[in-house]
Amino acid sequence: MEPVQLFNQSNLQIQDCGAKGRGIFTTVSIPARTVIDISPILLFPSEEYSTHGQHTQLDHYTYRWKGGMALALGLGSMFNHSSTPNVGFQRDIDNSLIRYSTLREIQVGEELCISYGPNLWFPDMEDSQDQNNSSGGRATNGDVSDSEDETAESFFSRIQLSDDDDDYDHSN
Ligand SMILES: C[S@@+](CC[C@H](N)C(=O)[O-])C[C@H]1O[C@@H](n2cnc3c(N)ncnc32)[C@H](O)[C@@H]1O
Repeated sequence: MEPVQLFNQSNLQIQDCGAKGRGIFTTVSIPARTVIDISPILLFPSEEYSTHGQHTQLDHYTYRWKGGMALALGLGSMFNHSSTPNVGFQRDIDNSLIRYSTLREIQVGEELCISYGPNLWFPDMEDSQDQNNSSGGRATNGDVSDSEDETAESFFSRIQLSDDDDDYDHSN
């Protein structure tokens, strides 16, 4: 594995988000396409996960991964879901980590959210986060430029795993 530089997260905070539990917020504005976190992952092989992990709290936090399910160690486990995410993520299978990057400029006080995909296992309380959003600038199609939209698309395409990776569905 190649050495991977980790990041100083002093401008990010964990805050209470009411019904969503905890979430990640920024105390500074962040430009589009900024890498905000690199989370090493802990892999649970498919058989171990289906026997044990799937029946525990882990199932609220794990990502589909090649050969099983992965727990992101660090901020990666703390991002809440949004159907209009302002953060995208990219799995680095070879290095057992996930990189998280902003999909558009993010304003001071905004929550940083990723998309969990279409099969949620909880009622989506996304709208309740507006009380924490001083700028009112949640990600919408109107907030991103065409080029940033293309970046979002490339992240989305990676969220949907395929082939042998797709052996576990969070919606079941
Ligand atoms: C990966 S955890 C995110 C961190 C979590 N909020 C915490 O406090 O540990 C995923 C869980 O957060 C909650 N969650 C995330 N996004 C949500 C949303 N849009 N609406 C409601 N609950 C959400 C759900 O309970 C989900 O199972």
